[in-house]
Amino acid sequence: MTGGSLQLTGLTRVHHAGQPPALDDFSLDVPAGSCVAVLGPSGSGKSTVLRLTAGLDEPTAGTVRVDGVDLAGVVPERRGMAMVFQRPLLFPHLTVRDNVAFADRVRGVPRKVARQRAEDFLELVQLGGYGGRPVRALSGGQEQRVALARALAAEPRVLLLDEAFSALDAALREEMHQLLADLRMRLDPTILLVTHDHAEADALADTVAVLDAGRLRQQGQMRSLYARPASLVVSRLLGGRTEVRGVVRDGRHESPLGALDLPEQVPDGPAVLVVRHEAVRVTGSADPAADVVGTVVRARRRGLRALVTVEVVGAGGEATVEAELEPGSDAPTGRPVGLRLPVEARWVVPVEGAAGEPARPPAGASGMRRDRSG
Ligand SMILES: Nc1ncnc2c1ncn2[C@@H]1O[C@H](COP(=O)(O)OP(=O)(O)OP(=O)(O)O)[C@@H](O)[C@H]1O
Repeated sequence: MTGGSLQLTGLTRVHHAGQPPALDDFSLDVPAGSCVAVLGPSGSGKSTVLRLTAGLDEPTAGTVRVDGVDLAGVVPERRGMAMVFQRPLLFPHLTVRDNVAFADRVRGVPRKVARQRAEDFLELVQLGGYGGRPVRALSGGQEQRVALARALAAEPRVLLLDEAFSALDAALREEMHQLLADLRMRLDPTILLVTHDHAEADALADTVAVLDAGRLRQQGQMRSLYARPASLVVSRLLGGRTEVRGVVRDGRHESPLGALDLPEQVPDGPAVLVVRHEAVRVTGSADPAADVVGTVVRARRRGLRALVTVEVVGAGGEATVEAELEPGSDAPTGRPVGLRLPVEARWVVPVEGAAGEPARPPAGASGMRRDRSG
């Protein structure tokens, strides 16, 4: 059932004249068979994207196209889309099977055929044998599988997932992520999903569009967003923890951490250095390869790993750097440590996090510099 292509162009929604738009000139391509995530904090406009796409709300401006066809004026049930919400919204008086068969029955498919198809989709979501049960008897995770089976049974050109796994606990969420990955391999659906969880976007999507205050801030593969956020807003949304204010001069960021070479040429001026905590290596304070030396001021455990906050006192003040330790290693509060900050892991963004502002000249405008500095 390969899905269709979805193209959102200049989508804008103003609820009340004179107020900022809930969504402002939002454009996004979701190629056939791909999964694109819209990642944003609460109130950023994620649901608005889905509501406009599904036809549940009218755009103030802009278009929604599926396979090149403009859907303006097309009612939700004729858009070839199916949506899964955070709550499964199953019909409580129907069995699991009849919930899944519902769309077929409405389309006039004979009961027997619809039920057989429903069983097939229940197999796909690993609920074979559950068809005759009342939905009341299901767990939250199973209910969400039924909701997914019901959406897939409608054979949508585009599947919309609205925080579909957010209400599940971590283990179930991971199971659903695995299930969705399997379904993508087998059915090749086109998926547009929204989430506030960067780990979920990372687990599920081919590309991610970061939304904040109704505007698209950055789009790309998660790996490149982690490594090269365009603004503080994006860095924070992706769980970035280290932000060191300073000034760029001659390709180096100067701050209490010292003058650190950057991986790309960046214009001179005030800028915030961001470094992923996973990329920082914590060593001994006498490590000759350490870029900076500081003191652990806070340590906490995250599963097998520990996360430490290291305070560095340098020229012009102090700064803190967050670092994740190697599994099994330990760095208690008060310990002096060295930090290696690989050049490729350093990145700078504009000081105000003025989202939307280019952080640097267009890619390719300058050569990469790979030399290390202390
Ligand atoms: N019907 C409406 N009337 C007025 N304002 C609205 C309406 N729907 C949404 N908004 C506003 O538009 C903005 C975007 O809302 P939206 O629900 O799309 O955000 P969201 O990112 O999905 O948030 P959440 O994750 O909390 O659901 C918010 O400021 C919200 O208050």
